Amino acid sequence: MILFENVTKKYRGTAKPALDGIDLSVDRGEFVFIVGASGSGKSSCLRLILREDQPSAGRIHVLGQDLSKISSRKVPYFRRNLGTVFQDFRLLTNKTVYDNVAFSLQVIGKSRGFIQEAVPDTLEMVGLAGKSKRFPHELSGGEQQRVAIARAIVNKPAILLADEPTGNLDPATSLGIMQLLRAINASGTTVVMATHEAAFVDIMQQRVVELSQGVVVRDEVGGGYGETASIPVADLSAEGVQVLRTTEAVVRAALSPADTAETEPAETVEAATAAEAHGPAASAPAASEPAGADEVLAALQDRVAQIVPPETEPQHEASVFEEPRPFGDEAADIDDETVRPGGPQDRRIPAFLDPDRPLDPVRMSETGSLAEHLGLRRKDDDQTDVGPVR
Ligand SMILES: Nc1ncnc2c1ncn2[C@@H]1O[C@H](COP(=O)(O)OP(=O)(O)OP(=O)(O)O)[C@@H](O)[C@H]1O
Repeated sequence: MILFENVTKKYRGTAKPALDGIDLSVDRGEFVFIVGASGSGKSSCLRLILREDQPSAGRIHVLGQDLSKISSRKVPYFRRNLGTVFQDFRLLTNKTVYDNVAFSLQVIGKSRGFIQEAVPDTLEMVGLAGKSKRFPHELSGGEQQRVAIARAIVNKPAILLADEPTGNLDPATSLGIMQLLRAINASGTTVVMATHEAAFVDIMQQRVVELSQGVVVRDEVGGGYGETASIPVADLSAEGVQVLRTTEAVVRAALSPADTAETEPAETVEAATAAEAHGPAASAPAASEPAGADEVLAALQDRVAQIVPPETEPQHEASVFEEPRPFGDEAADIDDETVRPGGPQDRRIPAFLDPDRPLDPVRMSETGSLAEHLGLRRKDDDQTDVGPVR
């Protein structure tokens, strides 16, 4: 689905390449974390997948397409198969929640009927059903990121690229976003996420690709955040440890790997948080906790101490709102040839957009039944997803 062959990216005026001979292959349906210290090349990697940039050497194939062979004119069509989420949300500040999500469908020529069904159902899926008329500045940071995610998935992309999606959010809000990304992945979407969030990487036990100075130094299934990528360890106060214990219980309940979830059904964040209301003992890790808990605890300690001073309130509001990057010249492509019989606009409304289907995507992702229920498992070949790209 994504293939890097000996890819090097050297920016003009720089001495060292940002990416130096990268080989990487991501299969359909994978959830891949890209980790590494600042400047290791994570964002460069995502930009190349998105064809925002071109490699200096090597080849990149995405969805069966050699990206070097896609003309600039066709890049916007190619990108319709990719959803993108960024640290800074990039919402349209002068549009409502509904219009932000609808806009991404309007620019690719979706019918009004499709938009009227797809947008509310997608907003419901991301937990924003009641906030469609709000403007971005009337939402918390986590809610804004949910809008950005809704916008990214409303057209059912094959791949979701997320560049530090929780970077501006407090840990509890970040957890909700991670649950959502996990549910989206369970529905069949390949997720590639660049992150510094050591705790989530450790607990989710997905594939981890670690970059160091533009080189892949680790590619591990079920890996943790790792040493090279780690942030410095900070001293923890007693209060900080308490915050940590609370957070660990919530994070573990919400993001523990699927095999754990089968024997021990995962709680939603709300349920876990409610349990904590009964006191620290209720939320403390169980005696039968799996091996490796100490490491997870240590990772959380580092993270929490870094980003949650115990005496401060969690920050929900982002301070900077940016206009999103233009979607190439998509606005000019409303009448493009993708609007054709049998094309994307003729697809039935996906099952997950059926308003009569109440579901809890997070819980269902834990049991593995989500994709089935949503009817979203992709059976078609990668290459058939690409539409008109030639
Ligand atoms: N447009 C650019 N022009 C010149 N150099 C760049 C450009 N973009 C990135 N770089 C350099 O390429 C290297 C990799 O940057 P990149 O943004 O990919 O790293 P990153 O791992 O995403 O970092 P961070 O975690 O801080 O976001 C860095 O040395 C950076 O300074």
